[in-house]
Amino acid sequence: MFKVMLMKIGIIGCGNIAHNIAKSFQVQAVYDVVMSKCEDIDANVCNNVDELIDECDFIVEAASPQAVIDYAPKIIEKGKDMLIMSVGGLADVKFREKIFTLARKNGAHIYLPSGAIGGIDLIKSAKVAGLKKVTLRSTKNSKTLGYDVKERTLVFKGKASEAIKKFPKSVNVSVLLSIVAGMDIDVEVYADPDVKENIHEILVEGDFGEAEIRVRNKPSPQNPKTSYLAVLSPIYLISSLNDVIRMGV
Ligand SMILES: NC(=O)C1=CN([C@@H]2O[C@H](COP(=O)(O)OP(=O)(O)OC[C@H]3O[C@@H](n4cnc5c(N)ncnc54)[C@H](O)[C@@H]3O)[C@@H](O)[C@H]2O)C=CC1
Ligand SMILES: O=C([O-])CC(=O)C(=O)O
Repeated sequence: MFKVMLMKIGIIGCGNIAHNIAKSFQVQAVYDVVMSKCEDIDANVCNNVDELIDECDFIVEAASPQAVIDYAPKIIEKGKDMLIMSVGGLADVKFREKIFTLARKNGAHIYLPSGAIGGIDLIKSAKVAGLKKVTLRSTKNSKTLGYDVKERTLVFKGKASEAIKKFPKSVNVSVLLSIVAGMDIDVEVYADPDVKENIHEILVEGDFGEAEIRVRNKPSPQNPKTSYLAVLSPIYLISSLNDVIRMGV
């Protein structure tokens, strides 16, 4: 357990990520559409999101892209800080701009963790000189993705804004990359019956040169769709909120 922070943390969605965050931090309140999912977390169980917003000042979304669409406006309108795991909920540019504008107006902070990937720092620096192309190539076990295939198969090729509609629980990282890069990035999704890991390859081209970042993630034991790194990322982010020293960009 990290040292108790002064802020009151609330979590929306009491699955894999939430349970791991609750092992690391004192949590004030939780909410899940399936109330029984909250039972073994030591926190007040709310009947709805409004109760949770009133009780907490730092709200973690660990539910689904739709939950971001449904709840983010009222969280940000109340000036509460929000950590968003389901970044795919921000795929629509108009909605995203609305949320970011609300945050600026109401003094709320929005945190989008690196989740299951690396290289966000590199893309931010590279963007200063100009980016030409960013591609995400994701490979997951075919059963995890819902496919019955005999060999590695390309099941999606297109833009991130379309990929997230097809795989709302599997390519949130593509929308994060799009937001950071400032372009609707190219995405390829492969279903592979022989692979156990969630593999993300990020290819970046720009005036800085070229980068290839390959992350071979272990799935989280409680939810193979979600990489273990995506569980660790928000835990690190929350633990570093009050840091005085910044490392990386
Ligand atoms: N940014 C990233 O790198 C990653 C993001 N994610 C996102 O994080 C989410 C959570 O991941 P896990 O904890 O592994 O999933 P999980 O499936 O273990 O838990 C999700 C929980 O949210 C609840 N839920 C769903 N919709 C809800 C709603 N509208 N309101 C309240 N509760 C709701 C479900 O009942 C479930 O208990 C994923 O669905 C995905 O959207 C997941 C992996 C990586
Ligand atoms: O955990 C992962 O490998 C990535 C993921 O599910 C997502 O971005 O939605």
